[in-house]
Order: sequence, then C-alpha cells, then structure tokens
Amino acid sequence: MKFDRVRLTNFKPYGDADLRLTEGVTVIHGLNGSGKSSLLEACFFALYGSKALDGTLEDVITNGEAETEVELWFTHAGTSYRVERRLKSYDGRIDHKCTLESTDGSDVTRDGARAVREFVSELLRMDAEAFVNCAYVRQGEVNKLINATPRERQDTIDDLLQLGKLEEYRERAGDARLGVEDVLENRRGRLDQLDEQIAAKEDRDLHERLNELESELGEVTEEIDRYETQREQAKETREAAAETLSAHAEKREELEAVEAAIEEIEAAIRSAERERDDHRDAIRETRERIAEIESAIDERLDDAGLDAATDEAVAERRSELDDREAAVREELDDERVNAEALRNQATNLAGKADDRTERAGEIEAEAEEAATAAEAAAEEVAERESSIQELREEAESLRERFEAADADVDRDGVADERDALRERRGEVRERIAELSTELKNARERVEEAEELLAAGKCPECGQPVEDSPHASGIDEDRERVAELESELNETREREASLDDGIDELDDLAAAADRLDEIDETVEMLEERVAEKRAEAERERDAEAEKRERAEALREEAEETREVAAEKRGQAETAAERVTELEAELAAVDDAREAVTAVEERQSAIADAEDEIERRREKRESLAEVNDERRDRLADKRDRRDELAEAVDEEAVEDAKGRKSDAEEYLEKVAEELDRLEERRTELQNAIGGVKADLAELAERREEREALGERVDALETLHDETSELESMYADLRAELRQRNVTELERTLNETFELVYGNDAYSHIELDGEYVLTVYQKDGEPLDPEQLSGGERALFNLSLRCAIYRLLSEGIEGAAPTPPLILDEPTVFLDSGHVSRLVRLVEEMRGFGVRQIIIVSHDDELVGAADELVTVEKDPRSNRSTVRREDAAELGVASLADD
Ligand SMILES: Nc1ncnc2c1ncn2[C@@H]1O[C@H](COP(=O)(O)OP(=O)(O)OP(=O)(O)O)[C@@H](O)[C@H]1O
Repeated sequence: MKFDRVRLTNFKPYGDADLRLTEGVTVIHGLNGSGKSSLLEACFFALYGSKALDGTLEDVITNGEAETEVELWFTHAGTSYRVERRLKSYDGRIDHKCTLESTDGSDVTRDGARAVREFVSELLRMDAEAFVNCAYVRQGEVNKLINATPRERQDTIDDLLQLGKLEEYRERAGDARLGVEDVLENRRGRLDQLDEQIAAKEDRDLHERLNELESELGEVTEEIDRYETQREQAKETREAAAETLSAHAEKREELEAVEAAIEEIEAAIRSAERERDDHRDAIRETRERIAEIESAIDERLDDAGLDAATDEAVAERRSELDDREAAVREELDDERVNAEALRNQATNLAGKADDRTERAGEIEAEAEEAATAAEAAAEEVAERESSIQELREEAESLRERFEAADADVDRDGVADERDALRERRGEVRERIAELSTELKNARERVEEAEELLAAGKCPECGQPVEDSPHASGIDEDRERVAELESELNETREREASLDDGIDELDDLAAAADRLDEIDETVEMLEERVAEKRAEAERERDAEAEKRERAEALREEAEETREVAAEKRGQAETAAERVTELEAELAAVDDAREAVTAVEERQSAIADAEDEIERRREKRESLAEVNDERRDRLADKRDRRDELAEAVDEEAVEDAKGRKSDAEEYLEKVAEELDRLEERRTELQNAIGGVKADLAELAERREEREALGERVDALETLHDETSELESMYADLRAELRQRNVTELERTLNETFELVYGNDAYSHIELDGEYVLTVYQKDGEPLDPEQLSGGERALFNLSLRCAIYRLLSEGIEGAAPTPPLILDEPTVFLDSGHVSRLVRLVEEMRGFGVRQIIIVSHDDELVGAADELVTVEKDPRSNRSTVRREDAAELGVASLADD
C-alpha cells in the first residue's frame, strides 16, 4: 500500500495544499510549527476519521473557517482509491461527510464515516490503533512499545499478527461450551422431575378405580329412570284433577259475571230514568224563560219603532233605518262642507275689507302730500313775480339815463360811439407827445444859445465871437416855443373834453349791459313762473283724484264687511243644521239597537224551543233503551238461575284431595332425583379425572423418552466444544511461539544493523513478549534501563521487525502501509542517526515501498528520494507544502558537505 496524493483545504494551518507522494523515502522538513505533523495527521485522518485524531473534529478545521476538506489518493493491491472527508461546522455541531471510491473503474464505493472506516480496516487488516502501533510512529511515541507492559505488548502484537482472532475464536468456543452446559443442566433437572411424576402416577392403581366408578354410575342411572316413570304418572293424575277444578271454576266465574251484569243493567236503567226526569225539569224551566223573553220584547217594540215582533217587520224596519241613515249622512256631509266653506268665505271677506280700509288710508296720505306740493309751487310763483316787478323798475330808470345823457346815442350805438371817441383821444395824445418833444427841443436850443451868448460864443456855430455873434436864430426859436406852448394847451384841453365824453359813454355802456341782463333774467323768471303754475295745478288735480279714490275704497270695504257678516250668519245656520243631523243619526242608531235587541231575543226564543225539542227526543230515546235493557235483564236472570243449579260442591272437594296428593308426591320425587343426578355428575367427573390421569401418564412417558435422547446429544456437543476451545488455545500458543521465534530473529537482525559492534550482543523475546537485552558480557538488561537514544533505536528495531513479520508472514497482499516516522531522531546523536539512515535503507531493501519521515536532520534529508518543504507564511499564518527538485537536492546536500 502507498499514498499517492493528499490534498487539503483549511486543515489546521493549511489553506490549500496539494502534495503528490512517490515510492521511496520522502522527508518532510520545515520549521517548528510549520505544519509537518499536521500533514501526516491529515493522511491518518483520511483513512480512519475521528478515531485517528487526538483532539475533536472541530480542532482540525482551520481557526476562523467553517469547513475543511481532506482528500487522500492511495493504491493497495493494485487498486487505486480516493477517500474524501469533509467537515462542516454549524450551530455548534460538526457535520462529517465521507466517501471512498476506487479510481480505476473497479467500482468500489463507500459512503459514510463508519462504512469507510470499516472498509479501510478490512482492507489494511488493521484498525486505527493497529496502524499507529505498526506503521505510524507518532512524534513523542517512539518508545511506545518498550514502555508498554508485557500484557499490552502481547495484545498489540497478537492483534497485528492476527493472533487476536484465534483468542477470540477460543473464547467463542468457551462461551459455546458454557452455553451447552447451562442447557444440559436444565434438561437434566427436567428429566428427574418427569421420573418423579411418572412414579407417583403409577402408584395409584388407576384402572381398578375406573371400574368401580363405572359400575356405581350404572346403578344410579337405573334408579333415576325408575323415578322418572313414576313422576310422569303423578303428573297425569294432577292434571286431571286440575281440569275438573278449572271447569267448576269457570262456571262459578260465569255466574259471578252474570250477577254483575244484572246489577249493571239495573243500575243503567235507574240512571236513564233519572236522566229523563232531569230533561223534563229542564223543559219546564225553558218554557218559563221563553215567556219572560216575550214580555221583554213587548217592552222594546216602541223603542224599535215596531208594531209586531215578526221577522218581516224587523227586516222592513231595519232597511227603513238604513235608508234614513244614508240620507241623513249624505245631508250631514254636504252641510259640514257647506258650513266650512261659508266660514272660510266670511274670514276671507273680512280680511279683504281690512286690506281696503288700509289702502284707503295710504291713498289719503298721498293726497295730503300732493296738497302740500301745490301750496309750495304757488308760493314760488308769487316770489318770482315780485322779482320780475323789481327788475322792470330798474330797467325803466336805466332807460331814463339815455334820455338824460349829453351824447345822442341809444342803447345799441353806445359801444361804437365810445370806440370812435377813444380813437380820437389817441390821436390827440400822440399830438400832445409830438408837441411836448418839439417844445422841449426848442426850449433846449434857446437855452444853449443863451448859454453860448453868455459865454461870448456864436450860438449857431459855437465859435467864439467878440462882437458879432450870429444872434438872429435865437429869436425865431423863442417864437416857436411860444407857438408850441399855446398849441399844446389847446390840445390838452381837447384831450380833457374827450376824456369826459368817454367817461359818460362808459356809464351808458354799463347801463346797456345791465339792461340786456335784466331782459334775459326776466324772460327766464317768466318761464319758471309758468312752469310752477302748471305744477301747482297738477298737484291739486292729483289731490282731488286721490281723495275720490280713497272715498271709493272706504265704501267698498264697508260693503265687503257687510257681505262677510252675512256669510258668517249663514255658516252658523249650517252648523246648527249639522248638530240637528248628528242628533238624528244618533236616534237612528238607538232605534237600530232596539231592533237588534228584539231580534236577539227572538233568536233566544228560537234556541230555547230547539232545546225543548232536543230534550224531548232524548227522553224518548232513553225510554226505548230502557225497554231493551229490561228484556236483556230478564234473559240474564234466567241464565243465573240455570248456573246456580249446575255447581257441584262434592266433586270439587274430591278433585282437590287428589290434586294435593299428587303434588306432595312430585315434590318428594324431585328431591330424590336431584340427589341422584348430583351423584351421577360426581361419578362422571371422577371417571373423567381418572381417564385424564391415564392420558397424562402416557404423555409423560413419551416426553421422558425424547428428553433422554436430547440429554445424550447435549453431552456429545459439550465434549466437542471443549475440544474446540482447547484446540484454539493450543493453536494460538503454537503460532505465537512461531512468531516469537521469527520476531526475535528479525528484531536481532535489525538491532544488529543499527546497533552492531557495540555493547549489546542480542535480544531475547519470550512467549509472553517479554524483552530482554543481553550485554556483550552476557548480563541481561531490562530495555527500560537503556538510554533514551538506545531506547528509540530499540523501539524502531522492534517496529521494523513487526513490520517485516507482517509483510512476510501474511498470505496474499501485504498490508504494509507506508512506514511513517515523525521526528524519530529526537534522542539520537549523529552516529545513531547514521544507523537510522541505514535502517531506513534496509527497510527499503525488505520491500517497504514508501517511507515518509518528518525530520530536520541533514543526514536524513540527504538520504531522501524526495524532499518536501513545509512553510508557514508569518503574515497569513497559513502553511504551504512544496516538493523540492530531486536533482537540486543532491546538489544541496553535496554543497553542505
Ligand atoms: N485548527 C487550526 N487552525 C489553524 N492553525 C492551527 C490549527 N491547529 C493547529 N494549528 C497550527 O498548526 C501548527 C501545528 O502544526 P504542526 O504540529 O503540524 O507543526 P510541525 O511542523 O509538526 O511542528 P514541530 O516541528 O514543532 O513539530 C501550529 O502552529 C498551530 O498553531
């Protein structure tokens, strides 16, 4: 068997790891804690599941992950397999899924952790424990077999070499023997019991007892037959007597019945007679009642308006009353409607009259207003007329001013005239200005000339003159000044007169304007006067008309009121009529009531007469029934006399005596028969008991025979199982001895190999697997006394010896799995490491196909065919696995040397 490949996901420190493994020696190296042991553990776990773990399933899942997966490919006996295990943690539980399948088409599959484990244990012929004891030397367990007690070692090695099976078979055979012994014991006990039972039954002479019982039974049966015959005869006698008695009893019974019937009929006749008397009395009473009713009817005839109390008269009166009522009702309805209508009319008319009166008042108020308006208009007319008068007087005085004026102008020429004067005055004023200027100039010239003269200069040229000045011009100028002065005065006078004229004309023009104004005002006022006058006229007319209308309305209202009063009177009359009619209706009702009373009494009389008739009939029928009863009574009395004669008292006494004798006898016989029958039953039971005892005896004898045979067979079987048990024990002892010899040989061989030429000569292994090491001087030594390193090598030798024995000693496919050594060199010095290397080489020589070693020892690394490096990334804390190139390997180890 060999591992081909292991692949991990989230197993302990590994994230994803995939490693191919080859034949030969593979050394796995790496730093502490990098995951070397975990890799081996993963392979072991793949094969055996949780049994292969020291910790729990949960521990192998990488911290912080929920799921791990381990796959292992391996080959065994020419078949390749793949195991896959998957652990999933949820809700604090671990789900373990596991499958195994062959990968080369040989169609092996196993599903489930248990099925796979069983398959692997079977295939490798070792369970998980055997695997660690043989193939897988775990770290720190290098001394396991040495430190074990001989007993443990014995179990371990026996198991590995399959000797455990023989022990198991021996035990089974022992169990079988004990089982047979138990059964045998039990059967023997039963056999003794049967013998006792049979002897007891044989002691009791069962056949003789049976004969005695049967003859007594015969006698008892005969006696019973005899008694039964006699009993039949007694019964017949008793029946005959009883018949005679019952015939008599019948007659007596009939007699009694007839007597009772006679009494009954008599009583019936009496009671019928009483009933007839009752009817007669009732008839008399009814007649009296009819007379009373008739007189009551007479009393009510007048009220009902009837002459006679006959049916026709009543019917006629009734229809008369109905007609009357219908007529009165009709009129009443009409009259009620009429009264209501009149009342309404009266109310309406009174309302209307009130409305009219109110309206008349309103119109009168309007007339008053019109009168006031007419008055106001008249006053205004008077006022205006006096204004007109005043204006006319003013106009007259204005016109007089024209007459009195100097100017000869009229109203229309004033304006033109004034304009002409103003023009002329303008011309005059211009002239005044010219003259003033000219005068001023002339005066200045005079003044200048006088100044020049005074200064001795020529007044005309201005040149200084001594004596002859040019003085002629000055005089001229003085004349001119005078002329101009007079003309100016003249002209000024003219201006003044023009001013006066203009002033007068201004006054006149103003008067003319005023006249125009007055004319206009007067005209306007006259128009207003005319208007107001017309208005006053209109208002007065309106007043008159309204007063007329108001008067008319008041009259109308008065008339309406009268009509309303009239209607109210009519309404009252109608209401009175209604009351009358209602009274009449009541009277009709009373009359009808009286008629009804008469009618009722009439029918009461009829009923009473019917009753009388009924009672009379009843009396007759009762009389007939009684006649018939009397006939029957006579018959019954005849029959009674007949029966009384027929009853024979002597015969009855005789029959009674016979009957009681027979009964007495029957009672006694019954007692005797009961006793005999009881005895017969007892005898029959006893016979049955004896017969059963006989049958049981026969059965017991048969059973005893069969049991005897069975006990013989069991005794034989017991002998056989005992033999088998000792045979297995012998076989195991023999095989173990053979193995011990072989193991001792291979152990010495390997020990020699790793420890030769040293202090020790050989190792002895006895039948109980007690190990003793012999020194060169022949001194024996307990292996525990060896040093740590020696012990390690010694143990490895023992393991290898077992391993070899296993691979050589078992028929068929060698189960030898890879030899796995985890840190085997811990206790070894370098010399011993070399020996270990040699041991490994040697193991290879013995045909171990695959050796996997965890170690950092250079020498071991050097001896490897394959080197696997395990590293842990310090950052992610995840391990990886890597195979080194074999060529490089060689170089590396050379370089190291
Ligand atoms: N469930 C887990 N999740 C993550 N890491 C784990 C888990 N279980 C163990 N480890 C880590 O794996 C490492 C143990 O690995 P292992 O024992 O295989 O190392 P090693 O290489 O054999 O060491 P040494 O040389 O000391 O024997 C430890 O560092 C431990 O912290």
